[in-house]
Amino acid sequence: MDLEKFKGVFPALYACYDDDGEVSQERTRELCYYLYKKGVQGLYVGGSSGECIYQTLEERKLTLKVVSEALKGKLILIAHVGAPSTRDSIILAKYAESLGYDALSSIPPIYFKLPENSIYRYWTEIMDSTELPFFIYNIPQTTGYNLSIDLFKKLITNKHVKGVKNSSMPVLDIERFKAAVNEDDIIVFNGPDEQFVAGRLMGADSGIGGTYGVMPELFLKAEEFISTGRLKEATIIQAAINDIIIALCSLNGSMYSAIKEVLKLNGLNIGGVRSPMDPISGDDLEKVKTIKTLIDNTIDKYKAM
Ligand SMILES: CC(=O)N[C@@H]([C@@H](O)[C@H](O)[C@H](O)CO)[C@@H](O)CC(=O)C(=O)O
Repeated sequence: MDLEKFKGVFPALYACYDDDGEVSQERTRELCYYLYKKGVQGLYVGGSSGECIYQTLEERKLTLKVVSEALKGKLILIAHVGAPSTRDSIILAKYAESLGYDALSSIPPIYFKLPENSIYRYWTEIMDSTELPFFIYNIPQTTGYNLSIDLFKKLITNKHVKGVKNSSMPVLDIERFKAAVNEDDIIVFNGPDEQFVAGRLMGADSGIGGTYGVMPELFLKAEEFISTGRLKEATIIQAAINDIIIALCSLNGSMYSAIKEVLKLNGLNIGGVRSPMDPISGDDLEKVKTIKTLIDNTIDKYKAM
């Protein structure tokens, strides 16, 4: 299978709501076109940034449908289908396949701390339910399970597994997943945006990230610096990106509330976040303006480089 199409910058799509907090088809489409015009390679739909954990099956299906109608054939689309039960994950996987998604991905089982044999069976049953390639989503800080090399080696023998979306913090994990197989046979996506450059240098082929959507220009530029060997510039732009991420995470509310407020200031209203995540309020709304200015100035600074 040609894995080239999975290389590049893949924003994790944000959940888009109307003013009543319901999933908005119109706003989802607007966000899709906004990111498409920025020149990203693809989208990761319905993951953490898609607030999958706060949405019903029907809402998640609706988002999958709207995104594929807007961008199928234009961008590479990866559907995150992980859900609390294997049954629901398979429903989403089959639905994504019917919509023409390019690949699937899933977190491990959540809530109960299950043994690796159950985690193996969960992922295997999802990936065997369709003909699509599958990327394991390793995000121990939210799921409590860190993909072991042993389980990875077992999973990779399944023809559907084409790599890992790795959001664990040690970049060493990226190198270890690559070293466990023939490195050209899999794609590893870097997950922590604060380490995009480090992840790429340790062997990640691509990136999927929750902050790409609010500053795609900067991640595309970082990718350009890496792929053209301009490593000094790559580390400098990573530091500038990190200043922005730290600012986005410093407000009372969630990082996603802050991102959505910045996008609003950019003229793109995709609504708020779902409770229990808090909206941005009070003095923090002023701080969002400062963050927007920081993002704009950083984009301007690196545009011409
Ligand atoms: C723990 C976490 O949420 N990690 C994010 C990062 O992109 C993260 O938002 C970023 O590094 C800022 O901390 C992604 O890996 C999540 C992601 O891609 C998704 O939305 O599925």
